[in-house]
Amino acid sequence: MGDEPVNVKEYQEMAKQALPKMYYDYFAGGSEDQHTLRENNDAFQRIIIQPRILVDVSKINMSTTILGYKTSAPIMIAPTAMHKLAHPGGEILTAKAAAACDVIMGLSFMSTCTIEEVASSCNAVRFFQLYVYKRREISALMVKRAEINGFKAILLTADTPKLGRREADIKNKMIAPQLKNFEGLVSTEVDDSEGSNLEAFASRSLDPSFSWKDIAWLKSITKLPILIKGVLTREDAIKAVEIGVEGIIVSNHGARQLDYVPATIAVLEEVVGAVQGRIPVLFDGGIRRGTDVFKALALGAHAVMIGRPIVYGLAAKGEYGVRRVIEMLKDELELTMALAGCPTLNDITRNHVRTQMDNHHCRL
Ligand SMILES: Cc1cc2nc3c(=O)[nH]c(=O)nc-3n(C[C@H](O)[C@H](O)[C@H](O)COP(=O)(O)O)c2cc1C
Ligand SMILES: CCCCC(=O)C(=O)O
Repeated sequence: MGDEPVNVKEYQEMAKQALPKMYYDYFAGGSEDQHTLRENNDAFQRIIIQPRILVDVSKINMSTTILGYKTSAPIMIAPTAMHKLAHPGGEILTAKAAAACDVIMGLSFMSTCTIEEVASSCNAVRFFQLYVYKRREISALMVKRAEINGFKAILLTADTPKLGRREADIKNKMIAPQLKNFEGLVSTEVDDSEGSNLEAFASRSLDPSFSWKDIAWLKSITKLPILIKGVLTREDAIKAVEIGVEGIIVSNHGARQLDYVPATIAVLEEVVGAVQGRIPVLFDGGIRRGTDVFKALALGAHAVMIGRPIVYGLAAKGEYGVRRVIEMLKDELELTMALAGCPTLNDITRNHVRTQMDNHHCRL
């Protein structure tokens, strides 16, 4: 069977073969010039690992907790929208793969399976990603439903007051399906022959006035811990700590929002430095290898989230594909830890990587 991918990148190729162009472009694409999309990957390649030798690595332990919830590895599924466009089984299959691999799943506010369907499909630990709509009562209702259905945290996406300009979707006249979660509440079907229907829907629905002061509103409607997703600067990291959320996620939305923002791995250390261990810092953007996970951990991330590769696994091979993507990343991380002389996650330190900043100070 020559078609069994040996790494995550090969799943992208399989997904491309499997999907209609409109959907593949939606999943794979970034915004405008896609500068940040390339940077999210390229910046990882500029970081070098500095291994230690002659360490007993006969046992490698990757397990940890995120907000107190056990996970087999510091790897989570990032919330990505509309999994039924990748596979008819949708987010239910993704959740089952998360449960099988014992990792935590982020469910998108824009999921195609309902909150209840995903919750009842398996016992994966799940966090719920939130967008705030102009009709705020709809967002509040979704938070309530997530809470009732056993989701453990809210991931508040803060980098999307408006949708980034994704030119492939505009050209393809990307069609967003009706989302069952919102049935009877809001139509996600927009008849806009001019361009991306998702963009048209987003500009009608998302509340661009939502700001720091409104975090108090979110806290008032839920007891769940809140993580702010989309932090890219020291300033915003400090604000997040001060406002009293339980965590932050360094993310540029997979380079789908503002183009020419830095690669997330390039700002991780700055954010971690500002937070000073007061709350956990999660990370996403461009992780395609176990070595990438290792680099993010060395630069201070508590755990990482995986976006597109999960969708590619789903598109190529359904639940099995998602499982394989997670397993491959876990296996690669385990091997990286062994070869770098780090039997536990705590053994991974800043000195295990060298960035271009470090090179700048190097005299050679
Ligand atoms: C197809 C797609 C859909 C996404 N949908 C959402 C979403 O609904 N909510 C959200 O907060 N982030 C969304 N994201 C961003 C991811 O949560 C994550 O930040 C990003 O994909 C990480 O980068 P990676 O794809 O390089 O791993 C989406 C990303 C992609 C690729
Ligand atoms: C209205 C948001 C659409 C989903 C999303 O976040 C994405 O496509 O990146």
